[in-house]
Amino acid sequence: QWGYGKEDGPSIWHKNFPVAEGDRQSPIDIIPKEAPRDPNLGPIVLNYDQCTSLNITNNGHSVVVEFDDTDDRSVIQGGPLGNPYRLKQFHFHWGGKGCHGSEHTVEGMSYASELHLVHWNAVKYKSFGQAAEAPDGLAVLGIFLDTGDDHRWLHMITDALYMVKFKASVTDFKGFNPKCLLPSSLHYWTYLGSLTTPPLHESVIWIVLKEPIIVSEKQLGKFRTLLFSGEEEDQRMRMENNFRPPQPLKGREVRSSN
Ligand SMILES: Nc1nnc(SCC(=O)Nc2ccc(S(N)(=O)=O)cc2)s1
Ligand SMILES: [Zn+2]
Repeated sequence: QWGYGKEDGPSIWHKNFPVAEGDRQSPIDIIPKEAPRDPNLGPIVLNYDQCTSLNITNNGHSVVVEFDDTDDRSVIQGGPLGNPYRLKQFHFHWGGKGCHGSEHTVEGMSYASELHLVHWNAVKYKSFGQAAEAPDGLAVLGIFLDTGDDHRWLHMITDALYMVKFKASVTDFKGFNPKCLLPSSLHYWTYLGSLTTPPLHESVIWIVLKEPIIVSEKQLGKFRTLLFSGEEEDQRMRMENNFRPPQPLKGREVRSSN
C-alpha cells in the first residue's frame, strides 16, 4: 500500500508510518569533512564464503536476493558492530533513464544506484522481525553503483531479472556470493539510522562504503525492465526511481573509518 509514486511515495509515508518524521531516519546526505575519522573504528570483516543464496524475488519495491540465515555462516562484524550480524538479503535502489537513484548522497551528489546488504543481530534477537524493531537490531552495508564499464559479475543478477519481471515473482538463485559485488576498499562512513522503506524502523546501524562499484548503463537498464506491478494488473508500471531522498540529520554524528 506504499510506493514511490506521487500518491503513495516518500512524502506520504508518514501518514501510515509516523516514525518517518523520527530522529534517526535514513538515508542521509553524507558530508565527508563533517564525518571525523574515529580511530576506535576498526575494519569491517565480511565472512560470506559459506553464504547460501536461496532465491531472487520482485517484492513490488525492488529486486531482492534472499539468503539462508538459519546459522552464522555468512556474517558481517567489526567496525561499529558489537556482535556479528547475519546476512539476510540484498537488494538495489535505482533511478530512471539518465537519472541517478542512490539513497545516500555525498555532499549532495547522488550515484546511479545503491546496493544494500541487510544483516541482523542473531546474538541478541531471536528473529529478523524482532531485530528489525530493536535499535541495534540491523546492520545494512550500503554500496554505491557508478556507471562506466560492465561489471564482470553483475550479469549473474541482471541475466535473472527476466524471471522476476512482475511483483511477487520469485525464482531459485543458488550459489551467488555477494563478495563479488564489493569494491576494492572497505573504507566506510557509519551512523545510526533506519530502514529506508516502510515500516521505516529506526533499527539500522548503517555502514556506507566510500568507494563505488562500476556497472554499465546497459546493466542498470536491465533493472528498469522490472515492473512494480503484478502480472494480473492491467497498467504496467516500470520499476525505477525506487529511492527515498535524504532525511534530516537531527544532530546525529557520522563517523569515518580511517
Ligand atoms: N517484523 C518485521 N518483519 N520484517 C520487517 S521489515 C522487512 C525488511 O527487510 N524491510 C527492509 C526495508 C528496508 C531496508 S533498507 N532499504 O536496506 O533500509 C531493508 C529491509 S519488520
Ligand atoms: Zn535498501
